[in-house]
Amino acid sequence: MTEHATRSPLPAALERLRGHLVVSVQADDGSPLREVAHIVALSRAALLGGAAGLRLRSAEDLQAVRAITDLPLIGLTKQAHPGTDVYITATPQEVQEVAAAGADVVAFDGTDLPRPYSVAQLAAAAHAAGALAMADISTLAEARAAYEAGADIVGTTMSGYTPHSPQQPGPDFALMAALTAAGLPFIAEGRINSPELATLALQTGAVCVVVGSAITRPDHVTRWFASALQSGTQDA
Ligand SMILES: CC(=O)N[C@H](C=O)[C@@H](O)[C@H](O)[C@H](O)COP(=O)(O)O
Repeated sequence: MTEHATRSPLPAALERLRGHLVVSVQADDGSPLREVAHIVALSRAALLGGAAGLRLRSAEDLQAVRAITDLPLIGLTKQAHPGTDVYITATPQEVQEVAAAGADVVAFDGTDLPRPYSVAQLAAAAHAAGALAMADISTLAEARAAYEAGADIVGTTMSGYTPHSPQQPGPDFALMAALTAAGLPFIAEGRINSPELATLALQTGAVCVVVGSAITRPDHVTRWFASALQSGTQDA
């Protein structure tokens, strides 16, 4: 157990999420839902359904959704930067923009990928802007390093999306178990595509569970069904 594991209780905005569902409301570039009005409508639907918080991907979206709820918002940017594969809130300026737009928690890349700014710099930028710092990691070692660097919480978000993490169709339950064993508070996130998987993720010891695609990306969900029928036809 590290000294960070004893940081308790969690900051208030994270305590409010304990045991609950956070819905990630993000539309990818090119999606017919990539307009602020659609993001607000999807957010309203998630809140009606019982989401305890939301995860949103731009200052514009955050500002619009902040106007309709006081629940905790996790904010990020998604932007390509030359010379790095890091795309989730890669710079202190982006951290600042996300916090200023109303995020209680700023999520940023917390992986070992070559990066323009360190995790420590991004966490410090979040704190300077009055927000909490969430490091999106892909391994236990990255989680430990992110806590050392000042993150308030880590998320399993990036497991499966770095070359050095396991590539698998489902959630990374092994990573979740390892984080719990190490005493590191974490948010379970990534490919949690059913209520059963969400329940299992919480049971590993997660503070809360983030679900995105299965709730807010109907194009992805449609593809899951269409592909299943297609393979069924081929198998027949
Ligand atoms: C890897 C990456 O860029 N993840 C992004 C992080 O914000 C989102 O595209 C995901 O939708 C989110 O993590 C929730 O995951 P899922 O959609 O699988 O429930």
